[in-house]
Amino acid sequence: MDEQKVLSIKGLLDDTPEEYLSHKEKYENSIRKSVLFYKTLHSTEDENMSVDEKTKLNFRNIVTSAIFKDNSPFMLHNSMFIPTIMGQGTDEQREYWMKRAKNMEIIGTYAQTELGHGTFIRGLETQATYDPDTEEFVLHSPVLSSYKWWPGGLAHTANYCIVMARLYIKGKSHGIHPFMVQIRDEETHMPLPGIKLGEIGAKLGFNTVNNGFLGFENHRISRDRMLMKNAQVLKDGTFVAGSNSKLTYGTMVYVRVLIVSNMANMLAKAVTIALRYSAIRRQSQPKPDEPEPQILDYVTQQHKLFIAIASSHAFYMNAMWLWEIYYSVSLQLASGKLDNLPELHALACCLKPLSTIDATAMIEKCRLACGGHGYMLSANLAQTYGLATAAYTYEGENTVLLLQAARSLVKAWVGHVKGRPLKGTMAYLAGDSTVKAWDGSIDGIIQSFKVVAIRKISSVVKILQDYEKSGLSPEDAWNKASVFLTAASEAHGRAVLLSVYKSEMDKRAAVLSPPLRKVLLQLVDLYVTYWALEKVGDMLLYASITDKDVDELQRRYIELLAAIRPNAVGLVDAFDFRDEILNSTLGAYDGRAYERLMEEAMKSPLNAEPVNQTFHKYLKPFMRGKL
Ligand SMILES: CCCCC/C=C\C/C=C\C/C=C\C/C=C\C/C=C/C(=O)SCCNC(=O)CCNC(=O)[C@H](O)C(C)(C)COP(=O)(O)OP(=O)(O)OC[C@H]1O[C@@H](n2cnc3c(N)ncnc32)[C@H](O)[C@@H]1OP(=O)(O)O
Ligand SMILES: Cc1cc2nc3c(=O)[nH]c(=O)nc-3n(C[C@H](O)[C@H](O)[C@H](O)COP(=O)(O)OP(=O)(O)OC[C@H]3O[C@@H](n4cnc5c(N)ncnc54)[C@H](O)[C@@H]3O)c2cc1C
Repeated sequence: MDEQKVLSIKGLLDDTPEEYLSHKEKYENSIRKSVLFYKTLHSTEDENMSVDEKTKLNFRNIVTSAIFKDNSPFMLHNSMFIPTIMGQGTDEQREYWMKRAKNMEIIGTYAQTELGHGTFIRGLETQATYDPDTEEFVLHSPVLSSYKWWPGGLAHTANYCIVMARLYIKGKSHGIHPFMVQIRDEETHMPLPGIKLGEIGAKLGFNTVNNGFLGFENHRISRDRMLMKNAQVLKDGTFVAGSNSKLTYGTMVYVRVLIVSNMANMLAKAVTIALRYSAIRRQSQPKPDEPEPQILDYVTQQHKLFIAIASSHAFYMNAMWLWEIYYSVSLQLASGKLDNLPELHALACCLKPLSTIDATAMIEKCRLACGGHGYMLSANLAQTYGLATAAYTYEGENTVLLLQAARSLVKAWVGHVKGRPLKGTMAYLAGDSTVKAWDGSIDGIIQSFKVVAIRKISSVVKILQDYEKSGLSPEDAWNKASVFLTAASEAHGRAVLLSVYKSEMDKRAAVLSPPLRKVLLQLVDLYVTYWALEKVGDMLLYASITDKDVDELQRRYIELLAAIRPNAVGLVDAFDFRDEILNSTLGAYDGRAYERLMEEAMKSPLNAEPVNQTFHKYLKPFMRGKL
């Protein structure tokens, strides 16, 4: 894609900043841009075009991010509607629906959450009752709480959606299954008969994603609209169960893996903005006879920002590693081999929460590190926070997922104690559970994090067993111990994040130039040292760290900040975000933050006139005592 065409498209996007649009205008504007984005992507994705991969990727970034300070109403089409067809459809269903979906002949979403249930999928109330006489499913929302609520694009954009509904045959429930449902007429876009649609209202973020509600009034769909890869309903109503009922949960695992890489990207954007601004912003005068320093030279500023660079690298390395596992498990599932699915589920239930918890906190820290200008919407830090913090909740609320991971960890530990072998990412649980003497090397600290996880898992299992011995039911024991169950999952997740980051960097280090290797390994060292200091309580309890060791760690941390400082701007420039992607007055490559702040301020509709009409209508009479 030549620069001119991209810029001309960018040019079409130059309209009133989204901040000054109404809720309705924001949506309408994002549809306009999304259509432009997809039309242009499709033209760039012409098979005959020899478009360089990077340009295409860059293009995707430019137009995606330039059009959305928020996300697109098409987001669910790509990230869940299509993956569900792929993962849950039969070959025939995939053949038919993928063509229409990939060509954007139809726009879809993924409707699972209801007004009354989000976490507890087995509690979903939308009914899909099979009628063998007509070979149809009757979709019905029996009560208000059964209305689908939240799906992106559902309100006014999508004309099809995957509906996760409870299957009933001859009065018997067969659990939750995916159904392909047309919700709007393809010509008029009117909701089909028996279908109620609407928008759920303004939110903290995601305000252009068009999250909506959907209610059914005995709406009929043909039998072939149930996605039947994992379970089937025959014409006569015979139900054929899948090999594992959780296979219908497959799209969620996919998105949880996607979210880890998305957090790497979001955090990289935020720290690029904050760090570039910190390089141009000068403030205060610690040395009377010297000019005001760059705020990036304050060590406290380095402490706030450099960990965000390292964390983005860590999430990216873990995401790529997790993708490999996801793909290999997906291939195994395709051949009916299910035994690695629990580990993939447990990993996703650890890494999605930890990456969203850390990214959300660090993006907010990037905003706070930019003073008042960080509070401007034109800085695009608040919006980035709004997008990231949503991921704490969607695709499985973090607490719930950490408890899911704890299920697997408890099972693994109990099995280990009984002599059953441990495998994969839990194999280390069979290792040494004591640290005789603190080892402050990177590998030594990572080993200490593994020991912390072993000790937390074993101790929470003991708590569970003591509660059950005291007569508590397993469910009550589980609930009572749940705070420390999530802590054990977090410890396991930390150990995985650290060890994968280190091992993946080691793999790459061999092919890096010595200077680049040095800088990237400094970030690994910073990441490990930062977390050892953050979790110093656990290190004192389980890893034999002494106060002298802590003192040494603190000094090492300070030296690492100083060592990284000269390369800090280069490290964020290496994320290679164009200005259109950052969409930020503070983060532009040219460093002209003040001019951009003023340019954006002048776009405020209030600045169109020196005196606002309320002066004559209200203020003047008020100040003259006439109101
Ligand atoms: C145009 C530009 C586009 C730009 C896009 C840019 C970026 C986008 C990037 C990322 C984001 C993309 C999209 C997402 C954005 C927004 C959309 C959000 C969508 C949603 O939120 S969809 C709804 C998500 N909802 C959930 O996740 C619900 C969470 N709840 C659950 O998963 C389950 O209820 C539960 C908590 C797991 C419990 O399930 P339940 O059936 O009750 O099981 P249990 O009885 O608890 O038994 C557990 C048992 O089952 C195993 N299990 C559970 N889940 C799975 C699974 N998924 N896979 C495999 N196995 C599973 C578990 O291991 C247990 O086994 P045991 O052996 O221990 O019994
Ligand atoms: C921006 C955004 C976009 C979304 N997009 C979609 C979409 O496109 N499609 C879709 O289907 N859904 C979507 N969702 C919905 C999302 O999946 C749900 O919000 C999420 O699954 C949590 O469910 P809930 O909101 O009903 O909260 P609940 O499940 O009611 O949980 C509320 C709180 O209760 C506590 N809790 C709940 N269960 C447990 C438990 N077992 N143990 C301990 N504590 C518990 C937790 O603190 C939790 O935060 C979206 C949500 C957001 C915020």
